[in-house]
Amino acid sequence: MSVRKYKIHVPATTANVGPGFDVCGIALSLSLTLDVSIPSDGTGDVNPTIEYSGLDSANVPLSPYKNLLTRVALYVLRANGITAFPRGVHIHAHNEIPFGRGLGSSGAAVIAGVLLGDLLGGFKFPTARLLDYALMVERHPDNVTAALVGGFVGSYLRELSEDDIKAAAVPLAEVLPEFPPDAGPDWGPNPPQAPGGIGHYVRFGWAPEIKAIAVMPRFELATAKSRGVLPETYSRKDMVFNLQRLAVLTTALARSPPDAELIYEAMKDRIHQPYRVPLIPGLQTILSELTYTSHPGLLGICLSGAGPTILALATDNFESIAAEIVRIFKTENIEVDWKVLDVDTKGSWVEEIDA
Ligand SMILES: Nc1ncnc2c1ncn2[C@@H]1O[C@H](COP(=O)(O)OP(=O)(O)OP(=O)(O)O)[C@@H](O)[C@H]1O
Ligand SMILES: N[C@@H](CCO)C(=O)O
Repeated sequence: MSVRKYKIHVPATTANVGPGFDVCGIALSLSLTLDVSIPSDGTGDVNPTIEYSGLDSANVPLSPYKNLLTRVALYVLRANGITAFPRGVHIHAHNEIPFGRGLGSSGAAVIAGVLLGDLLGGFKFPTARLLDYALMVERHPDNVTAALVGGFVGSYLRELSEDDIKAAAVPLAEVLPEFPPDAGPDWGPNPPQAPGGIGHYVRFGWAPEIKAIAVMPRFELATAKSRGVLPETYSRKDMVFNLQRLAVLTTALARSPPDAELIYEAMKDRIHQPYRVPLIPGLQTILSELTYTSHPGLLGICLSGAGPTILALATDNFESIAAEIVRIFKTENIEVDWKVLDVDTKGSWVEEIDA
């Protein structure tokens, strides 16, 4: 039996980068990779088989109707009139991105699922269309855009026409329905098609000497919970505070050599971090005690995505910066892991593997 084999590679991401709440994302050098095999002769099980290795894989559902990767892939297929997976598909997912830590694990899974659906359906969608499908699932663009295109990215959601607003506002439950235990091919109605051109982005420059220190507490904080503590409205003062910093930050991080004083202040935020402090013991102390003067080499420090990971951008002294963050978390009895990561400039890719 001949089998076509593919590799799908998606990077981790950090979102917000201080003042850019729901706007900015950076792709980082951890990844989710899928090895996908598809029999050419259309034989095999009607349902894909899934296996995992790597981080946090013990409790991932392996039913293709429960697993996030395959549910997203099935959404892309069904939105385009294909009601079932091709027969005999096998997926091996290898994960380096810790779940629920603010390093874009769900965004990576959504992008991997969209690329999987595109591959299985043979659609060959352009990047902008892949992003539409991802945005129908994860409705803030920062993680998924950076994971798809790589680098340091800013994105916005287009103001949609009335019909498109309706289409884009369908409940997530219709995009990714709760498949019943006995679900199989042809279950349920087809989901809504994604409106075109929902998300738009630009890639900023990045000074090559800047690396990302990720200090990852060993507890999960669901993004939904961390968004749940944010207010609906903000004062003009706080909005202006963030806008001023964001405008400076996007260019400052591209300048070589980086200006630590400029970047440190430009990475401050008043829109999400202050509200998330109660969910992440030690966050307030970390944000106020580590500065570019107390720790030479440090450029700026913020919460990574929805937390609880701390992101420190730095050019030097990575170990001593990480050690201080580790120490502060320890005073709160929080164990952590830490890594120095590079910025991934390639983004997601799919490659056919020679048999
Ligand atoms: N590779 C994967 N396969 C299947 N499910 C996954 C995968 N990666 C993440 N998930 C699901 O997404 C959940 C984590 O999503 P969540 O949005 O809470 O955190 P995150 O994406 O890691 O953080 P953030 O969005 O702040 O960067 C996991 O608990 C799991 O249910
Ligand atoms: N911008 C998002 C990123 C997390 O996915 C947030 O901070 O909630």
